[in-house]
Amino acid sequence: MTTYVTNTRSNEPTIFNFTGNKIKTEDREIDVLVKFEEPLVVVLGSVLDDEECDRLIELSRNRLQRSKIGVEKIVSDIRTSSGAFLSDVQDDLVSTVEKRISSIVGIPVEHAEGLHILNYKPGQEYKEHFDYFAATSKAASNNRICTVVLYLSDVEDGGETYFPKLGLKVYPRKGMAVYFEYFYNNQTLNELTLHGGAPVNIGEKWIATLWFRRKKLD
Ligand SMILES: O=C(O)CCC(=O)C(=O)O
Ligand SMILES: [Fe+2]
Repeated sequence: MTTYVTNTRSNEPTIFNFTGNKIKTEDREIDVLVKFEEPLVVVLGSVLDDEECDRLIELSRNRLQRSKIGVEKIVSDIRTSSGAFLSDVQDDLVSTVEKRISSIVGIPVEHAEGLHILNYKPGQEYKEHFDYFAATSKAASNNRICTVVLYLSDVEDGGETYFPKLGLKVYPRKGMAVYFEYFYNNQTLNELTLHGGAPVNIGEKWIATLWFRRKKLD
């Protein structure tokens, strides 16, 4: 007997809108490499150059702390990496990168949480999760609507960003990024953005994440 996958596609409008295979920002031309339409997942190339990646890593090295999750900021097995927010770092590169990302996706930078750096050593991972806050949480009044994960390093083996409900894996490549959004009216589409960072097997993984909120942050 043949079984059919239920079609959840609804062609809702997306936040990130572009045509063609290039996106021009003030200071760079970005390549569109992969587009999965609903929920929208886009893989972008040439977002950062090597020097920018290296410098973001250097800026965060001595700020890294074992990652905490949720509003209660608890250390958990869900995320075993180390992380740092770069919001208090006075460096032009941080604002240049935040502005570039915001111009790529077309959302004012005031909606973004500061760049968040994560470092995964072999065996470390970020188990599958949603980036948006549960409807019952306080933070949901200005919830996250989309995510950009920037890869600051290659990973020799492992460390892919995976979307288990989409059967999709994105392998880290220095300077590239993956965008995905979860601001659909159809909650089923939002739930399809479940994702995680697979354990690093060999090498080290560095990423910078930028999350956008529905409304401006103070
Ligand atoms: O490490 C990854 O590839 C995913 C990171 C992630 O899900 C996040 O920062 O919210
Ligand atoms: Fe995430």
